[in-house]
Amino acid sequence: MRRKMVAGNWKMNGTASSLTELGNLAYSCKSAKAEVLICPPATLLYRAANVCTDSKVEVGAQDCHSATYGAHTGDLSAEMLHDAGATAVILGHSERRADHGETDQVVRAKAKTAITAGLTAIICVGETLADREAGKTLAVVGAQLASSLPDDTRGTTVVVAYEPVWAIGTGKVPTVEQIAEVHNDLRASLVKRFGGETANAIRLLYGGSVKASNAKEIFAVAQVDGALVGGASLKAADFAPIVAALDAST
Ligand SMILES: O=C[C@H](O)COP(=O)(O)O
Repeated sequence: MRRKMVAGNWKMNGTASSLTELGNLAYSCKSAKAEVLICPPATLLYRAANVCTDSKVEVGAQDCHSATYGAHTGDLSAEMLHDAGATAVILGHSERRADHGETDQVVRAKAKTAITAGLTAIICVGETLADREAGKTLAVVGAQLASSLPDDTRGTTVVVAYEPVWAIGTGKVPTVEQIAEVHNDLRASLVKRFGGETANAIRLLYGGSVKASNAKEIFAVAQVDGALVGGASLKAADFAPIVAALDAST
């Protein structure tokens, strides 16, 4: 049985004052059954981890370098993030693929390093609107999955987040049938590649304009094990009901 998960991605938002929201969230989630993760900017990781000590909320990072150390000015290694208190890292988010030219091969290298450092790698895949309109959704997402996941993946070391690029921050959400189609295809691809035992332990999150008002119907989709949430993760009052909806779906 896969443990449900809801991860909040603060993206490039948040300063020290935002830690109050994190404290509020930790309080609101004190009885959460699902794994709850907040990924603040790296500047807040250490303090966020301290705020969440002895709570049900874990903290994660939004990216790491593929190397373990060295001359990479401005970058952070997976080991450093782990050292700061992170338990997971988001990799290959479409914003990083677009803003920083990250390829599937780069994402795969980062995932390997993250897993070695003891972090859960949350690997993002998703089609653009042009891909979807051209009928290429499953081909594009399948290719990203195949090339971004390392071969030595174990069920609990990676999480896959399906995030249609056109749904991120837009308020547009795929139909539950569209989400189901992609998640079923992702699960089938994982089973084919890794075998049932490993594949069925990998959690599949949906991301893209998830909010309290649509969480229940998204979480009712069979292969959806939780969500990767952007905008609605910034305020405890918005995020806690999503966690509650996920708990209610289990
Ligand atoms: O990482 C989170 C996703 O990009 C979703 O963002 P959003 O919930 O603001 O659409």
